Amino acid sequence: MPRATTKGDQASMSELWDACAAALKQDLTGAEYSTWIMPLQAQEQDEAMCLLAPNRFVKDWVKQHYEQRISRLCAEISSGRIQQVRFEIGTLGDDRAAPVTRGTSGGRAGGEGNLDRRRAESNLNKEFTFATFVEGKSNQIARAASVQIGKNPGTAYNPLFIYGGVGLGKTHLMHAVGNTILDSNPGAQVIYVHSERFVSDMIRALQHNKIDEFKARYRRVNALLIDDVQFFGNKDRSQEEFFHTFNALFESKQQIVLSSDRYPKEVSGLEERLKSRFGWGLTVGIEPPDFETRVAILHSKAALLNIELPEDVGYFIAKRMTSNIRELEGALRRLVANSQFMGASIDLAFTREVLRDMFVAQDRQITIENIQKTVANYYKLRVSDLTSAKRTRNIARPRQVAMALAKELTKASLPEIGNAFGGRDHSTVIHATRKIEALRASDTMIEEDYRILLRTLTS
Ligand SMILES: Nc1ncnc2c1ncn2[C@@H]1O[C@H](COP(=O)(O)OP(=O)(O)OP(=O)(O)O)[C@@H](O)[C@H]1O
Repeated sequence: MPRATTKGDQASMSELWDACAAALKQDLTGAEYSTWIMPLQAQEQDEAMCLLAPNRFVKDWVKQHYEQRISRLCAEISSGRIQQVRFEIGTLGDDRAAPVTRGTSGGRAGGEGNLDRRRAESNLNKEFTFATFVEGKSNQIARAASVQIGKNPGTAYNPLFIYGGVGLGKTHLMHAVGNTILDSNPGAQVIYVHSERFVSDMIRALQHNKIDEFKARYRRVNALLIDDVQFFGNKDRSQEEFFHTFNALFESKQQIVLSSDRYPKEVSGLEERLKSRFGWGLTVGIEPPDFETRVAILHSKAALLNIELPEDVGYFIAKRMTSNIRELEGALRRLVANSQFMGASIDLAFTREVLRDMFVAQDRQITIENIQKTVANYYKLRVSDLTSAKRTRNIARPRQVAMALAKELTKASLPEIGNAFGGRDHSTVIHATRKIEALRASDTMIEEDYRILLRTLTS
């Protein structure tokens, strides 16, 4: 039996863990740290440190990727007192901070209110930080360049031009740059503005004879972040104004960050002199994220919402939403809102139901026939075995698994499923799904088989 944990143990264990986490932070990217390390809580267990993860996905990932490093750090920092680290799923049952905290970039005592005000004046969204930005191959260079700019505005690359398709994180990165600049220098003048807003502000200033104020406002900044510059296309007066602002800031070594949905030279209706200036610094592209990055983004967003996202649900959504992170996030928000509204827990069946219309095309591809083939292949059987009258265990069990999958993954009715399995009765299908549900809870082999099959069929 684990020894009861006293308050003193708990405090020192939390302190030890805080120190380990701080050391890990030095070695990890902000996204890795906030996704995998921040959600963990520590408690003492039989003279070992037990790290509690909010879900299995986080637990398995941390164990696989960081166990050795964490164990070594713990032993070092505790001067050998803690030799062993264990991993479990759970949260501390007391009134400590919630297990998953938001990855804000500011957070220093005292200055937080001021910083928040400065961020608002700069039009910066404080949620868009490097800590909440998940790194993957598709955005690695853009992220690295942005981190450099945040640390050394005006001197690293000027301008930084980020281009890429819709909803891939360009705006997020720009805000992260702005937030980082304000974090290290809350007095810095930073403006984030969408180029449409820049145009409409300029028109208003012209109408009200306030163009000098407008010019002064943009030309005294330390960092100007202008989003979606393709909107400047064919707006000659705005381009003219922006050209002078650009020159003024560039010459005085103030940072400019620009984004667009395409490469600078391909932005149509843009003057050549602007196009060439846009390429003076560094131009970086963002690609659609790969599968692993999409899964990590989903888990990171879920953690920010304080939600435990089951592994199979993360895979399921990430397999289907491939090109736009805003849509990926939209699917997650919809799922969470529905689960809260209906008081339902988030599992694969619920996810399929709630996001059904988003995935109609995909849903159609999962047929009973397809399930039978996949299951037969997995268990090294023939499809005809599954539909036969044979009742030996090595055939009956895979048949039940296939029926349960058909129930979960298709819209087919119970009689339809029974019929597809050699004309069986609907009560046989009910029995099969109940049996598999019970076995999944008690038999890890069946649970693993089922998960693998689910993943194969939904990928
Ligand atoms: N790597 C990432 N990690 C975490 N969240 C991300 C990442 N990339 C994008 N997002 C999220 O996806 C959403 C859309 O991103 P963003 O608004 O930055 O896209 P964009 O490229 O500027 O799109 P648009 O071209 O429409 O302006 C945001 O909520 C953002 O936080």
